[in-house]
Amino acid sequence: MSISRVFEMLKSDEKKAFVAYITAGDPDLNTTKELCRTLVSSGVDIIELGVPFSDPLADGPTNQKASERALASGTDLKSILRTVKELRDEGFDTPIVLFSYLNPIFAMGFEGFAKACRSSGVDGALVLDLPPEEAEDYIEAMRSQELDTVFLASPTTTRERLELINRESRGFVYYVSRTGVTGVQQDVSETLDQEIANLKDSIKKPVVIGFGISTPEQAKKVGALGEGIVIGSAIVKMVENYHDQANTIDKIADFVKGISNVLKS
Ligand SMILES: O=P(O)(O)OC[C@@H](O)[C@@H](O)c1c[nH]c2ccccc12
Repeated sequence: MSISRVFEMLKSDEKKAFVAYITAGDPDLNTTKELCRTLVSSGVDIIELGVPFSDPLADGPTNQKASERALASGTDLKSILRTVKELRDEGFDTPIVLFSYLNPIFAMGFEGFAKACRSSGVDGALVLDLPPEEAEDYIEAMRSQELDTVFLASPTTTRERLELINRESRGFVYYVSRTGVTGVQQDVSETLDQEIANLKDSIKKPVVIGFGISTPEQAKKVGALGEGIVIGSAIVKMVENYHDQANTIDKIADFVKGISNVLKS
């Protein structure tokens, strides 16, 4: 199913999207497949699959450690694309967006990357350190394979940039609700309502909001403001225990169901 179809369906049911982030290959790619199935059967609508990178500047400690574990198991962009293909071959239909720093994609070449995404069943990508101003060649390659290009907006994004982000984004726009790095936080920003109201003057595509969400209460509050929410670190933190705890998968399933309930009620 396409990303835009997911948002259409949720909109007509007055429900919000649950986007979940995990790092591909953490702790190995077989587990990534198992996690993808668990996330979806527990209520996740879109999967963000992180491409591990040695120098993940925008990521907090939890996601950084996940990247290290994934790299230690030999994960790279090619093996991630193969894994997505395997999921597709078994009938896994949920949209998958690759989250990557520019380096591994640039190394493959934009055209090669876009073609490989298309043939493996990836729906789109967010290149974390490629702002839309510098993304012309990337965007062209992605468009030619009918892949979605997701871009980030943040509290400090100017109006002019928001217009560009709105124009060049496909699928959705990702609003990071605070500056800094990824990671769980205590409270939702008090100014978030107003920020999203301003954002919506420029952004006419679905907006998903992430950074710091880890409880159903936060998910409900933030979910009400946009078209969906993203949870990363809170899930990745549970994946940390994968090898040491027999019931990690069940714990993740319970957590995800608890969040999904408030977005779908
Ligand atoms: O971890 P959090 O605070 O729940 O936020 C989601 C985040 O992890 C995920 O979307 C993400 C992973 N790496 C990123 C880098 C930049 C922006 C976002 C991300």
